[in-house]
Amino acid sequence: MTVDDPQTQERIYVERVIPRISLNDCENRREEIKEQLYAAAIRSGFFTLCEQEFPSKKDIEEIFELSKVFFDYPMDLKMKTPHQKLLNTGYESATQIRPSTGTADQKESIQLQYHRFNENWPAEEDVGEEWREKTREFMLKCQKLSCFVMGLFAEALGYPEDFFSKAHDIEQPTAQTTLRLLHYFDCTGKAFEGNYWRAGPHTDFDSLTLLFQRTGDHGLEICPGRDAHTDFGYNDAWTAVPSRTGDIVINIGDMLMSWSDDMLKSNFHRVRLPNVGENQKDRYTVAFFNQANTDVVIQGPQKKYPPTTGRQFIEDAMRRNFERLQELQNSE
Ligand SMILES: O=C(O)CCC(=O)C(=O)O
Ligand SMILES: [Fe+2]
Repeated sequence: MTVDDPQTQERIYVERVIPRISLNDCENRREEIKEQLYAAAIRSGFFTLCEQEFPSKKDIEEIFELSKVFFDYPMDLKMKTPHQKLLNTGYESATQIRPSTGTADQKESIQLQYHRFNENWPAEEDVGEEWREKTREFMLKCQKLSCFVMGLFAEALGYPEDFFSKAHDIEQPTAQTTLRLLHYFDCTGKAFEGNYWRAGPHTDFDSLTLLFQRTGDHGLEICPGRDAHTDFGYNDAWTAVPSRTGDIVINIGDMLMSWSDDMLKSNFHRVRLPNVGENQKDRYTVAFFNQANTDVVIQGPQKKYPPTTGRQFIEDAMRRNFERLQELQNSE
């Protein structure tokens, strides 16, 4: 496996165009937007949306405020909603180890699922009703936008418009979609020794990720060039993704890559640690991971891969990750 290790390798960067697609007047411009989305998805799998009606720039600014409120709480309060691997929800701090690095991401995060509002969300007595309601409302807006985008992908692949949105129903008990608030720690003045990252190189397991960044919170980098969703190798020339509050970075995940017979590309991305002299302050991002419901059958129109289910797909992806990590640890 290629590891872009700063200790052993030079980091290689190339300029790539990351399409910025306007959603202004989106209902009347469906066909034009569909073409732009599809072209971006089959080439690099990464693009930016702007001028969308929902979630609005104001909604996005608000979710960043809510995120900061949560991460500012003491650790014992945050740990009242601990990360639960099987549910894929809850809070963790510096525990996510990527098979590409073998080190923990320098961040804390909380994952929330719409239908687990009364199960694994921060409690009202701890964070207040407004925090809970507003984060939940934000999920609905992300869901609405995701359905619009996935509807266009469905049509482009020859499916009915509601094909993917029906398969990603966040209100069902079988839902797997999550909203993840992320906080990368302030590392002012720190020079890291070793292969540390804010987020090590990885692909997302899901169908479609919506990523919200704040202007100036740089560090996200992408590396397209993957042929099959099962492929762990990647070429090593990376490209920085600009950060702009209000824009939405979209990337295709492994699930949609498989579901499209590898037509739509899920690609490697990472968040690098800033060096001394750069902006080393906290970085906040928010990600909405669309994952098919557990009972949905996943198979592309050309049947390139055997049918699987939403549950099985995620379990297989997690198992492959775990095996890679063990391989890496055994080889050390
Ligand atoms: O925070 C970012 O910029 C990227 C986060 C990410 O890739 C992830 O959580 O999967
Ligand atoms: Fe990611």
